Amino acid sequence: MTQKVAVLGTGKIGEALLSGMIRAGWAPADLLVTARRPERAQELQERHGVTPVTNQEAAKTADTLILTVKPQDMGTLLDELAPHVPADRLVISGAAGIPTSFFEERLAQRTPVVRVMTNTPALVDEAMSVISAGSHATAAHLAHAEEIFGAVGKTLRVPESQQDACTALSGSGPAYFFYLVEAMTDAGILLGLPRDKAHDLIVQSAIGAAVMLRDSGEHPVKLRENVTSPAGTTINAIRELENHGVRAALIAALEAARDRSRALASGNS
Ligand SMILES: NC(=O)C1=CN([C@@H]2O[C@H](COP(=O)(O)OP(=O)(O)OC[C@H]3O[C@@H](n4cnc5c(N)ncnc54)[C@H](O)[C@@H]3O)[C@@H](O)[C@H]2O)C=CC1
Ligand SMILES: O=C(O)[C@@H]1CCC=N1
Repeated sequence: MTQKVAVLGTGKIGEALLSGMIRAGWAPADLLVTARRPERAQELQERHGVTPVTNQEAAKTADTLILTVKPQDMGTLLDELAPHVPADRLVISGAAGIPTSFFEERLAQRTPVVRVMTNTPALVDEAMSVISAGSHATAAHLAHAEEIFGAVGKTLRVPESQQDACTALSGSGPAYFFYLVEAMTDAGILLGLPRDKAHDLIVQSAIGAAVMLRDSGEHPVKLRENVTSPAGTTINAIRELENHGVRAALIAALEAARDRSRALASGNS
């Protein structure tokens, strides 16, 4: 029997996942979507050939429900879904902060729940998705979640206690790199380069550095030292980064993101 998967609250992350699943070979006919606005539902149908349904229809028909609404909207969505989700359905949450216990308390007893934190590189099949089991999720449920999120990149299983930290690192992670590229492009302009050229130089350097980090097997310190010539240019830049506390700023920034993820669990809007 065909397994139907429904994405509920198909915004940026929901659509990124959906499009990746289709690229990876899922049949659009087996994919259901829900959206708050009818125009959005129609847009998703036109773009991907998937079937728009109501949240209640998704709850009744799909074998796997992937909830990709904002954390602040999860309570309302669950109020709507809970009476209609049979306890043998797999519920996957893609929301930051919300623990699996939040779902387990609101859904039928023993409903399997899996928590996943992915990231926007799902759009280019380079996501990092971090996966944790709730109390009733089995190895088969985790494997199914890995199959779905594996369609858009890498997956990693972690204990749920590490999810907030992972959200700070990889969930929000792409934003830090975009921010760095933005700032370094500004530096290029200060140094007299046109914006488009500065952008290209920085983006290609970022891609090159990322591939080396992934493929060389070298520690990042070694890779950086290889660029940092004695009495050369790079060490002057590194000294300024240290003077401005960039390392400490990054550590504090990720700690703040982790704390925000934790706060979302207690319903802070
Ligand atoms: N944007 C990102 O980089 C990442 C986001 N996430 C998580 O993914 C989730 C979604 O984030 P985005 O896609 O960025 O947000 P988004 O705002 O683009 O998408 C959420 C969608 O849910 C819809 N929605 C809300 N309540 C609904 C309901 N009751 N029924 C049907 N649709 C409903 C909204 O209309 C919206 O289209 C969040 O929980 C976030 O924590 C996770 C990883 C990365
Ligand atoms: O900023 C956020 O809350 C979401 C979760 C991780 C990335 N974006």
